[in-house]
Amino acid sequence: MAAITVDFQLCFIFVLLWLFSRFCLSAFFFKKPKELQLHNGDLPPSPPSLPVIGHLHHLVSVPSHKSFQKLSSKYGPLLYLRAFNIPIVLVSSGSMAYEVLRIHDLNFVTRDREVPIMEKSILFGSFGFVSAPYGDYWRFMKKLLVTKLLGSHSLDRTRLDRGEELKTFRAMLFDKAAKNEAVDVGKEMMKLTNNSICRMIMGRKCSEQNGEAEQVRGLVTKSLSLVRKFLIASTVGRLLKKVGISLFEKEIMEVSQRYDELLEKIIKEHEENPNKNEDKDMMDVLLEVCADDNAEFKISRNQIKALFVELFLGGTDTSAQTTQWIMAELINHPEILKRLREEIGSVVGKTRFIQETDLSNLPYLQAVVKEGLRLHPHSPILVRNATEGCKIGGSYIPQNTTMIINSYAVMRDPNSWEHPNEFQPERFMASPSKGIEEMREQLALNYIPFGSGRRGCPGSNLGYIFIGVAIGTMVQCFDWSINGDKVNMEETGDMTLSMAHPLKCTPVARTEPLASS
Ligand code: HEM
Repeated sequence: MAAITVDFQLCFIFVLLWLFSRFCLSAFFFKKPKELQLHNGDLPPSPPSLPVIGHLHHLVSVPSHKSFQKLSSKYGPLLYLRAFNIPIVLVSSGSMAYEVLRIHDLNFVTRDREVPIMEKSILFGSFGFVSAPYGDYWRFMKKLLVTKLLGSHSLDRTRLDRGEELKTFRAMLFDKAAKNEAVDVGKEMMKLTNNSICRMIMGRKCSEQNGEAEQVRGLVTKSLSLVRKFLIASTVGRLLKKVGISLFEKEIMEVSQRYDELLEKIIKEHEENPNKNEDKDMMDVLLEVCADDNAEFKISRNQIKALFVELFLGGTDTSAQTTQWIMAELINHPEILKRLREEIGSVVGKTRFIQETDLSNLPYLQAVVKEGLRLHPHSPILVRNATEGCKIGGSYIPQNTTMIINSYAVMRDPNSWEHPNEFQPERFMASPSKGIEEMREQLALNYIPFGSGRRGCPGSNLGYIFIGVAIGTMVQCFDWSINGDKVNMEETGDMTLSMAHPLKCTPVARTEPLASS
């Protein structure tokens, strides 16, 4: 049957129809799976539910991390929920998250047991690394990512490229200061992270000058606006697809097509001028593997393209949003900004600009970044799937249960953090009363802005670098003024956490233009 593509209003009607049909079906045929009947008494506690739909109303309320946080603070850190008869377990404390992500890591290493709904799409499709089940492909790509792009050796190798982009970022800030113009911090950070990642993965063939980095940026912004639609399509859309109706397929495939064309062009340029030298970029490496019949794993052109799209998505907005949150916190806490500036002044001095290699000598800056990530995690919800039934916190988790780990609630849990809603970077500084070991233990358990375990973020070091140098530069070189007394810290977003009122602030140059480094 030919697929029909529908718009959002129509989709809403279909969703209602689908819910109604599920209601009728469930009312007559609803049965607990055998495994659930067997372990009924061992399941985690369950909050009161509605007939038939179970806890669906909690699962669809927005923003989900907040409504889940409310639920867990009332009923406990490990909760059994169901949407109709689909089992879901909500995890909201550090110790429970530790069991899932570390102790039983292998059992929860896959995100989604279903094949992505738009299989052929480069964006959100089945060629991706992020949605890949734990298996040979995922392991092979992870090794490549760590050894060729995101591990410390590779990051050292590409430092100069990022340094160039930081210089452009700093020049833009000085220019805005000279013109007394406000900076849209999120937007400018997107430029910095996106251009840096483009240079790191596609090297010589992708730059701001020939417009490719800008095209990527436009596509990333468009893709982020499609995440929610994709999630709807992945859930209710599966059933509608069976009767030939495709939710949002046209929109997603259009963006996929544009990524495809852009990346195909860059791949062709790489193939026509293969780099035989030592300084191969990620694209060179992947194309070599793709052409090598004896490679440990045979990857396809579409898999290369999908990985790049995921790196653009995973590596740019994450750091850009976090930097915006941290800058907003610093403007609202002038005493913390002052202490940070003093640290930078004493370590970096007044004759040169801060750079990546300074970060390891700036513990207070590191603490500021960590505290920003704790309070404002870009991805407040982590999702995993139970490959097999197992015990967590003494309760039984049935096979194929979807695990929702609320990292937002874990990192604001009053049982683990003092004054959990306050911005207090000092909590991440070692002190005589709290040694490095104790802090390490607390971080392993309760601090998960990058997830954790095998499936944790492989780009965390790069994320810390992007945010650290950007915040360091903004604090070292400028004072900041805003409209009004305080930055409005209202949150928006569902699967990602953004500022409802994007930060716009005006820089006032405070240092003489320093050395030209
Ligand atoms: C502040 C910056 C960043 C934050 C907050 C962040 C956060 C996350 C989170 C929460 C996850 C899911 C982890 C889990 O399920 O346990 C993740 C996964 C991932 N991130 Fe990041 N990330 C950041 C930067 C980056 C960068 C710079 C890159 C690469 C350029 C990157 C690439 C990835 C990839 C490829 C995955 C999927 C890993 C897998 O499925 O095995 N991230 N990130």
